[in-house]
Amino acid sequence: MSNKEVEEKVQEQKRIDFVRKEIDDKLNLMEQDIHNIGGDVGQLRATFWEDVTVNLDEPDDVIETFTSIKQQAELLGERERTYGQIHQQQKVLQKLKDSPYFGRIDFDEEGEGTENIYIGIASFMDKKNEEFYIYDWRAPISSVYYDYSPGPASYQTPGGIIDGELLLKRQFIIRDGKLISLFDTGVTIGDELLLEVLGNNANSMMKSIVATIQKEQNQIIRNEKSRYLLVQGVAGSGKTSAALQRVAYLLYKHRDTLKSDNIMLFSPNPLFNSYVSTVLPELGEENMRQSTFYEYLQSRIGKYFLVEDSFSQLEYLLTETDSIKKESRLKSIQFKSSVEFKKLIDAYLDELHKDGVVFKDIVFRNKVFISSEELMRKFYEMESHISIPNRMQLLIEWAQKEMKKHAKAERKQGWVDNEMELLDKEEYLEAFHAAHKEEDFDYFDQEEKFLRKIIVNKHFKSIYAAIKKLRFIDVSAMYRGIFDLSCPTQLTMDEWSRIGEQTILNLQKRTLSYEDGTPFAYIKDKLEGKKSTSGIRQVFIDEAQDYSDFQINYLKELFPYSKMTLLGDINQAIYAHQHNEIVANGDREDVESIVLMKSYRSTKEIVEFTRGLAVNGDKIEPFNRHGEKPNVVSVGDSTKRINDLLTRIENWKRNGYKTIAVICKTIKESSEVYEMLKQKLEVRFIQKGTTSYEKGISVIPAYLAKGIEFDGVILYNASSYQSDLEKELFYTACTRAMHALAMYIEDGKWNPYFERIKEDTYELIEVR
Ligand SMILES: Nc1ncnc2c1ncn2[C@@H]1O[C@H](COP(=O)(O)OP(=O)(O)OP(=O)(O)O)[C@@H](O)[C@H]1O
Repeated sequence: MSNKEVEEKVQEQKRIDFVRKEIDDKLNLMEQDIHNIGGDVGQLRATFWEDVTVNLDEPDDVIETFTSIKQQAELLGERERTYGQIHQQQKVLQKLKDSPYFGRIDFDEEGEGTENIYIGIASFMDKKNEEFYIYDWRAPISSVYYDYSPGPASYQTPGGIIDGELLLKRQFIIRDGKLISLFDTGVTIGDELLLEVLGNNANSMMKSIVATIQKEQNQIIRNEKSRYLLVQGVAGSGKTSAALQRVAYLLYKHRDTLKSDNIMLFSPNPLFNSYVSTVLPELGEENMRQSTFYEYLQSRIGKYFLVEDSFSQLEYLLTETDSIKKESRLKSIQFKSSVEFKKLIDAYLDELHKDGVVFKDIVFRNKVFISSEELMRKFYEMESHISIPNRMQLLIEWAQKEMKKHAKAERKQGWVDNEMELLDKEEYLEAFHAAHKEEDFDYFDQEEKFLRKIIVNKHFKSIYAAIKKLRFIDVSAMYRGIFDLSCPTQLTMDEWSRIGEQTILNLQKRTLSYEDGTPFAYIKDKLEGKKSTSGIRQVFIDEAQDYSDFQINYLKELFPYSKMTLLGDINQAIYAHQHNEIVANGDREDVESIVLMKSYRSTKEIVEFTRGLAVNGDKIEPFNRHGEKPNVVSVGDSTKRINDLLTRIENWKRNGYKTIAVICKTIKESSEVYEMLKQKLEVRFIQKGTTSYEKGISVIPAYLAKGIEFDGVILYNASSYQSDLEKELFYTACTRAMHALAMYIEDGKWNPYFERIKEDTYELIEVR
């Protein structure tokens, strides 16, 4: 290190010490505030009822009481919110104290002179709120740090573009207030720093990339032009990372109007939720809402039908040996996932305005109280211009009134006599008090009257609830009805009738296959009225290539006022339906597309190996980080394979690898391998219900490894991937590896994709 560099380091450390001291002062002040507010909150809670006037004698008193409680609750709420905010700020300051900033730019603004801008995860100002000691990475000026190398530079502010010259771009690694290293960077954001970050071993949690965001990723993070932002990025190009940074950016930019609760991320599997869960808190933000599409679908369809999940659908296709059955299911999946099927349903729904809605009888104790015909008659008596969901609401009101009449009549029935004997003490007491309130002195009669009412009401409660939830609509019958329509042009008569038969069989068993889930939910929504997912303004869809056209269109209708960010990689499309229209051709006018070709996850050697499997693979740019060539191990039998695998894992562990995955093709294979390995090693079995990802050795089916990464990856049997459908699965599995990749093939049994992989990109090892 030169003298100048040493001097620079000393100066920077001095500034760090100074800023830390300021942070400490601020934290001390906050401590005092939090103490005071905490005291207020405690006091308000303790004396809540003393400070409100409760008087329920007269209607005016009730109103006064209500107002008094409301005021007191608002005061308490406001204090609690302030308390929460200060607490949150404290957490952010604690993080800043540990590592106040990661970057510095010296920006010479035209006509304004040079300013030294230090960039960290949040802003921090001097005591008078005049000078920024630290700029938030999301502030307009911070984009210069991500977008430019030294030279002319500009950035966008709400008031227009600011031009100037970037004189210096510096990066820091600061831990616990100590400056560990400092790099002055050139063309891209510190290849050196990036190399260091990427070379680390995988954690069980995704990391924030805030200090090393690349220019093209920054475009994704700050883009707000179009309603749909489509990111097509190769494996490991930072799609998920950029998406999470984007969430943090949007929360900052629209902090007065957008909260984490207004953002929804659709993730590929339950494991992924926990994998990404620490990124936003690391940046001082709260996590957005998260769900898999399947979970979302099931919540909309309700418990009445069991929907097959996407993984079971895939498992079926991977394991079915009867080719006729498999072919027929494939046809069904492809048709039911298409826009054509949605159009067919829309036409069918249109017809329902005039005729064809099917209802269920409203029944109690095997007696039909309101028949399906009556419901239908009432429904079609309403003006035809009223929408179907509005007519359903009117039908609820009517049906509830009718049921109230029936309830009254029911009180005289014999079954009520029997139930009276079984009433418990409280119910008797309730009836007793109610009877004694009446002016009538025939208490005994009154008591019995009330008891009967109580009993009937108790039983009818669930009927009223079911009516309110529109359980009297026979969605299943109407879904079935679609398959009575004439054969769509895309299918043969034979195919159409086979699809219909299978669907009806499932409906009878109250199950829906995955491909039926979306159309079924769509019809249900159209009949019942959309239960809008309240307040969602930004939707993120990760692994968007795995969504069918129908699903994407359904999501667009579900979130009509939201912007959407879709992140996908067509090379990892593992499901059987065709690519959705947005991902397949993002060149529509309301779609802005960004393509990421640089891969950061894997070593150069691994990218060289996998690029042959990808469309336009020759265009993938690996990051210049090196490791061993992938090992392809040809084994004679399974004992040899297990022995080699154990040695390999041992070596990797010795190398310091913290996360190692043995990836299998199916769940059955995974389970067998897990049973074998658990005798010899500490190993985890990741299944579709697994919700957390931990360090160590995991056995996992390929489709569940989507979106996550491991230091080392072993494909247990690369020979088993054979069909066209399985190529993407094979590619997905291989691209999970950060530092090392190995795979076994059964003695000379290559899979067909090796024809595309260059021989000099892997090392072939024979184990006999
Ligand atoms: N700018 C960056 N700085 C540091 N690390 C990065 C950067 N971009 C990506 N990475 C790292 O590269 C790896 C892959 O990133 P990520 O999972 O976001 O990619 P992806 O495109 O979603 O991958 P895939 O589609 O294959 O699941 C992660 O370890 C991430 O931390």
